[in-house]
Amino acid sequence: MPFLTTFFESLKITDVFIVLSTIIFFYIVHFYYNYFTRVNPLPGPIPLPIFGNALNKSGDVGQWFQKLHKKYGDIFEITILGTRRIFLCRGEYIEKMLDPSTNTIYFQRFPYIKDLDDLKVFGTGILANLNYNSWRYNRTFFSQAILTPSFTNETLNKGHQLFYEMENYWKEIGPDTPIDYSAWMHRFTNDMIVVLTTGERIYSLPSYFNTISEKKTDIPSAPFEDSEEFIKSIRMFMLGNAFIILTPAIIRHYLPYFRQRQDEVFKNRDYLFNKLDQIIKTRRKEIEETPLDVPLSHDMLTSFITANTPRDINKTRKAEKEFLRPMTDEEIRGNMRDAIVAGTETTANTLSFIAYYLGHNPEIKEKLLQELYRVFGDDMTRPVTHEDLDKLEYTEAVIYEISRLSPAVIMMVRNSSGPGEVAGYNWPAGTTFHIYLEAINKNKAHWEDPEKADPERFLKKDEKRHKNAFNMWGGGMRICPGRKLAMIELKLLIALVYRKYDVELVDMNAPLKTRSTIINYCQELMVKIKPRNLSK
Ligand code: HEM
Repeated sequence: MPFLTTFFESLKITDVFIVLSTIIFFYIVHFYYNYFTRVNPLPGPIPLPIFGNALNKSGDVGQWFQKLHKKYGDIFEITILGTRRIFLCRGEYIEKMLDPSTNTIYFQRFPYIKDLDDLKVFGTGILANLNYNSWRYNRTFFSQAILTPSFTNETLNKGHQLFYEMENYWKEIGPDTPIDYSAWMHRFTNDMIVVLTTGERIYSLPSYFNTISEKKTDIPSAPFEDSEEFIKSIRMFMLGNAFIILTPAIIRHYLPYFRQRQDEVFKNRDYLFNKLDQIIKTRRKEIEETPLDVPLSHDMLTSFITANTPRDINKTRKAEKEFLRPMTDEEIRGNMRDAIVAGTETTANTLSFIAYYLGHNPEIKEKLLQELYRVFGDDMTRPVTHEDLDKLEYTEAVIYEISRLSPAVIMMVRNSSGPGEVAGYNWPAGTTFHIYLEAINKNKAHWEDPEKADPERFLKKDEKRHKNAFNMWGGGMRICPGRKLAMIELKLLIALVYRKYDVELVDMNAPLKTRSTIINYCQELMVKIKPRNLSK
């Protein structure tokens, strides 16, 4: 193309500058024309082209959202990654999104993002699966695996075993040495969810003990490095997803620092997937080699591998034809990944927040201890049964109340697949809504004295409040499938710890140290764990 070559050669640097400036000028005019003529304009900070409101954020995302809610009210908007996001902060606004009907237009969590598809987040597993049929298939087997009595019994068994192990480490450290309760809760829930999901033990508890104590456990060191890598990769997978959702593609692809971070996210995906694939392969072989008259274990992985095969460990069978096929390794990997990702931080942070609030609310702690005494008497060591857990009504109310004040999941996202009315406005298909749980949970329209910790709210039978004033587990088709498991884990650990120990906060004046994305992470909670004399 000699003509084009001559044309470009004849261009001066000032010409290039003028052309670029004109393009940028028109882009900005176009951007703000769209912004100021958008449907249903809502209050919110004015976005910048490309960055949207990302640069408005100062400090922690969760604190930024709280400030926005305070400033703009119960419905406001921001723009991130070119996507307009509508924040809903009242129970009335979210009713349609939590409707369990299969005709809902609020099935999807996120709009399609190519890089998340490449990360195999969409189309596999449950959490971010955009494909309804694939999600339904996976969710059916996920729920089947997690809800059987043998699985819930296994949850109690493993919970006890891991608690006794953790308790021994605490004894080694001693009652007068401060420990980071939040780090221990993360290790506990990590070991717990991995063993329940895969049937394999990772050693994050002993590995953590070895890093903070001069004494060492006598388990050989090899699995520790492996465990640490595995834990890091799960966390990185979650943070990597958030990075991709929140950073514009043009920046991720072309700015070297961001490009490198994106490459690391993909490298981590390969590590995590290889690791899970190896675990699946090994278990398939073990199952093949197990004689027919020897029972198989009741972890999720065995349930997934045997589903719809002659060795199916689940008695229930779905009648629908499309469910009557075994799961592929890729499907199993997606489900295991989601169980581990969704089941670790949520439970660990809830346990940490409970310890913080109990430390600051002695009258609530006293009532909780009285309930434990009613159920266990002076016996601080007997195993906790399902019947005991059913009796722990006040403990359950404490879990709800503290999750209301400090939820582990601060918001849920829905992307509409059709036009619909929300909060009195008609919205086009493809609108992204953020159900801002943290704001709803403390909205004065729903709660009297919302900042006050008062578990009795969840015990009063005649308490009249909006049905969506509190949603610990979300709702509708996407409601948390791990809620029963989580509740067993939470109540069990509270009972095991508090019936025997005092969890003393080291610094009563220290604020709760958190950092938020969609999840609210407890970053540190320094406590001393002291044996308690239980005589009431
Ligand atoms: C305290 C602990 C937990 C809390 C507070 C929690 C909360 C939630 C919330 C709010 C959602 C979103 C629901 C929605 O969008 O409507 C969710 C989804 C989910 N949770 Fe949990 N969860 C917890 C523990 C667990 C555990 C232990 C597991 C698994 C073993 C789990 C697995 C999942 C999965 C797979 C989803 C996605 C469901 C779907 O998209 O269909 N969660 N959880």
